[in-house]
Amino acid sequence: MTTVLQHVVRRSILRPFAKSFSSGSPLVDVQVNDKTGVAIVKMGRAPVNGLNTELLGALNDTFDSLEKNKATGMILSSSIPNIYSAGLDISEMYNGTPENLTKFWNTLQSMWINLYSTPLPTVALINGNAPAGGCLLAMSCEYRVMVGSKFVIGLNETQLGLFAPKWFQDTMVSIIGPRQTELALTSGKLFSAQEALKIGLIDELVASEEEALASSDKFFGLFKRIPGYARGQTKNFVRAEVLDWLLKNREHDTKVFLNSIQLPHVQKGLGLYLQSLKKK
Ligand SMILES: CCCCC/C=C\CCC/C=C/CC(=O)SCCNC(=O)CCNC(=O)[C@H](O)C(C)(C)COP(=O)(O)OP(=O)(O)OC[C@H]1O[C@@H](n2cnc3c(N)ncnc32)[C@H](O)[C@@H]1OP(=O)(O)O
Repeated sequence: MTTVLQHVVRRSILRPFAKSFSSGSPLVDVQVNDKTGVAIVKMGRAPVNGLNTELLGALNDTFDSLEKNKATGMILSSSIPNIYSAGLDISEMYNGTPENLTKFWNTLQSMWINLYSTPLPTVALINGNAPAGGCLLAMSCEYRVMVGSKFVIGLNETQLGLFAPKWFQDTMVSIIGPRQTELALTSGKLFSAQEALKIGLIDELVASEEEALASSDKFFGLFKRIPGYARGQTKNFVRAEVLDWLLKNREHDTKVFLNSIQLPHVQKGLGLYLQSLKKK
């Protein structure tokens, strides 16, 4: 039997995400809670939320609009069952022209800078697998809640013959420390939900999206009495070192990406990996 309290809690979690807010893209759905001002942003690029230039651009525009429209917080999630994001769309990196590769990388950099530095409180509601770029999205939020214990998360780039760029690595270091990051990245480890919880890569593991929304509410509740400016500046200072590296080294980072990704053996490896995914 449902108690009155359970009913009230359930209603308060489910009902308020009613007001839709156009992201301007069919790939990103945004619902704003008209009572709290918290936005739930859901990626919806079938089949696996591969982060291509279009999705990255749409996310970037969404983050900008939410800030401009004074949202009070953001939950970043997915509308695709069992997938948070499969990471960077490998077909964008395979056989791309230098112009397209540059545009792709610059859009990724801008999206990350915006997400990582937003003054909004951010929660990753990880309702599916989150390898590589998917893990980066989640790590760039302030709080991570995974729904269900069957998913994996991590930076597996070395398994593809790639390496995670310095700012991906630094983002992970800031969460689980250099020792665990080195172990994880050199082996391309994808953590199970339990392992991720144990190591602190996720903050909570819950059984349902309802519970994840309740956890998010609780997280946002921490800032109810904290002036936004003080909160935002504090977040800035904590994140400054990781962020400043990319801000100061964007061109260099783009050159490293372009030079490395176009190497014949790297392209060959990407082609084989894509084929292996398609054969499954
Ligand atoms: C010398 C070194 C040079 C280094 C250069 C410097 C920097 C380079 C930047 C490096 C950074 C990379 C970060 C990344 O994000 S790379 C992407 C890594 N991602 C993965 O490894 C995930 C791969 N995907 C999966 O593991 C699974 O798809 C899944 C996410 C667990 C979902 O599984 P499932 O539901 O079973 O779906 P399928 O596997 O059947 O996939 C459906 C469909 O989607 C295609 N696909 C999957 N992932 C990707 C992807 N990342 N990009 C593009 N396409 C993808 C898959 O091929 C299927 O396609 P078809 O429907 O056509 O068969």
